[in-house]
Amino acid sequence: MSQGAGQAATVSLRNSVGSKLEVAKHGAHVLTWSPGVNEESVLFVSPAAKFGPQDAIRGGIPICFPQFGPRGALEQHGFCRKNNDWAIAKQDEKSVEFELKDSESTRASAWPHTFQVNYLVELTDEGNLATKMKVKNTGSEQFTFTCALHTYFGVGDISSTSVEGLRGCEYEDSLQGGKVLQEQEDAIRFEGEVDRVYGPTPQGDESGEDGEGTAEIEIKDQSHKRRICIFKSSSFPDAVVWNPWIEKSQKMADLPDDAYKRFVCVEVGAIRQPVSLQPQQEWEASQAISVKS
Ligand SMILES: O=P(O)(O)OC[C@H]1O[C@H](O)[C@H](O)[C@@H](O)[C@@H]1O
Repeated sequence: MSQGAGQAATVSLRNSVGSKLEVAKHGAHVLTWSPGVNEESVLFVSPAAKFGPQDAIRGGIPICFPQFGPRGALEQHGFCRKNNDWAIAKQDEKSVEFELKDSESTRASAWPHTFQVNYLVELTDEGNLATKMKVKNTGSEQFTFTCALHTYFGVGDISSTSVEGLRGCEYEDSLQGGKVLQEQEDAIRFEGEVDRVYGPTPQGDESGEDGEGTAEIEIKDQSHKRRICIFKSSSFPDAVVWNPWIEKSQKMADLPDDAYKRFVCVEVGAIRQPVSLQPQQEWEASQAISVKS
C-alpha cells in the first residue's frame, strides 16, 4: 500500500508491458488506469476531488452499492463508495481483490442486511482493466439491491465525443422525470446535460470479460483519436450515460466549472430491476475496458 499524493492509501499494479493502475482502499476506488507505457490515465479524476474519510471521490470508478442514485432510502449511490472498511482479500502483481462485509454502521443504515461484497480489479496482459463484483447474502433474510460501477472516462473534448452501441435500447431520461424513451441514434452526442439509464442494453459476446471481442458500448473520443471499448456481463444489464454540463458542474464543489468538457460517465450496472438474493445466494457481474485507436 502506498500513500498517493493527497489521496487515501492506494494499491498500485503494473504489468510487463508497462500498463498501470492505482486503486484507493477507501471505497475500493480505482483512481487511475494507463493501458500503455507513459500514457495518461484513461480515467478522469476531478482536480478538485476530495479524499477525506467521509468523501465520495469525484472521478475514477466509484462503486455504487447497495443503491444506485436516489433509488431507495440510503444516501445517493449507497454507502460503499465512502466506506473505509474495505479489506484486501488477495493481491498479486496484476490483480487485487477487495472485500467489504456488513458492519455496525451498515447494519444501522436503512439497508441493515448482512452481506459480503468482493471486488476484483485486474490489469490484463494486454493492459486492459477488468473488474468483477460479487455480492453474497450472508444473512438469513432475502434482500434486494441496485448497483453500478460509475466510471468517469477522460475525453479530449465532450463536444467531439459520442457513445455508441445503444441504438434501439430503452432508457429512463432523468432530465424528463424518468420518462421512458427508446434510443433512436447510433451515436449519442453531447450538447447539454445528459442523464439516462439505459437497459437492458444490447448484449455483446460474453467473451469480453478480458476487454477483447465485440464491445457492448464504445466511447468515440475523437479528440484523442481513440475508442474506449466497454464490455459488461449480462448481470450488469444496464448502463447510465451522464455528463453534467456547465450548470450542474457549477453546483458541484468538487468539480471545476469547465471540467465537464473533459469526461463522460458510462456506468454499467443493475439499476432498472433490483437484484434479489435469498440467504446464502451469490450474484456476480463484470466490466472490462480497453482502448483501441
Ligand atoms: O454527485 P454524485 O452523487 O456522485 O452523482 C453523480 C451522478 O451520478 C449518476 O450519473 C446519476 O445518474 C446522476 O444523476 C448523478 O448526478
